[in-house]
Amino acid sequence: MTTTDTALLAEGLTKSYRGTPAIVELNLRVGVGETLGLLGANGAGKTTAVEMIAGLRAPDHGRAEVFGLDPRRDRAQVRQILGVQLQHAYLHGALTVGELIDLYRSFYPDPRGSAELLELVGLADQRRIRFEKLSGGQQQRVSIALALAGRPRAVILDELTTGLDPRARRRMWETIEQLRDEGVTVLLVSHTMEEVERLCDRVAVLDAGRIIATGTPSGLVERVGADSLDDAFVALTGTELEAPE
Ligand SMILES: Nc1ncnc2c1ncn2[C@@H]1O[C@H](COP(=O)(O)OP(=O)(O)OP(=O)(O)O)[C@@H](O)[C@H]1O
Repeated sequence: MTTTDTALLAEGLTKSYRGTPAIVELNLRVGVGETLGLLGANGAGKTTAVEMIAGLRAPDHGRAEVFGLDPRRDRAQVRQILGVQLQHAYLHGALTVGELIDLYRSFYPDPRGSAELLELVGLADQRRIRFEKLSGGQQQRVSIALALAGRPRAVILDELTTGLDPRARRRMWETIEQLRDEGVTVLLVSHTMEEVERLCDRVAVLDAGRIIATGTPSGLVERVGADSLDDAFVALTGTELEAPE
């Protein structure tokens, strides 16, 4: 049952690609204001899961909710309250960073300011550069700024800091901490234990399309008698996470 303190909900979400299951009976709840980390090895199904919760991919079975709304049926309303940054953003390469940001700001009644968004992702100096001329990490930072343009109540961030240099990564963590302080709900797909331990209230571990454990980062470590979240992940899944680029 949905309650008013639930921001994002997955109930029995199931998806196969050409008969091969990618996500099986996914049940997940992210509370309002909570930051939840979704951890899993390559191919575990993280992107498929968050795309279904965001309404960008139709499940075979099950349902998703975003603040009580159906992300596919109530798409227009959900767009106003949910920001999504996906691993592979397809953006118009000929537009400059500033133009892209202003285009996205125009979709919302009360957007964040352009200067604030550029500052949040550390791209103030790149405002006049065309998107296609940016480095991969800078392009990723643009997609994060776009996800935040409409002051969303919740954000889904898929591998927020993969490919970012250490300074950009730290800055991004500070941005997430600022969002948390503002009460924004965050669903964070991550490969980085340090990131999850620093930012997340709770973690869900996905393995071969199924959630195999949920809990606080320290609770998971304790439960499996591990020394670190890294070790807990290996103990739970039998797989090591790849180090971020
Ligand atoms: N569009 C698609 N068509 C066919 N198979 C797909 C498609 N998208 C994903 N898959 C398969 O579904 C499984 C889960 O993929 P998904 O991208 O959701 O995993 P992930 O945990 O996000 O992986 P990664 O960490 O590598 O990004 C994988 O086996 C993948 O090959």
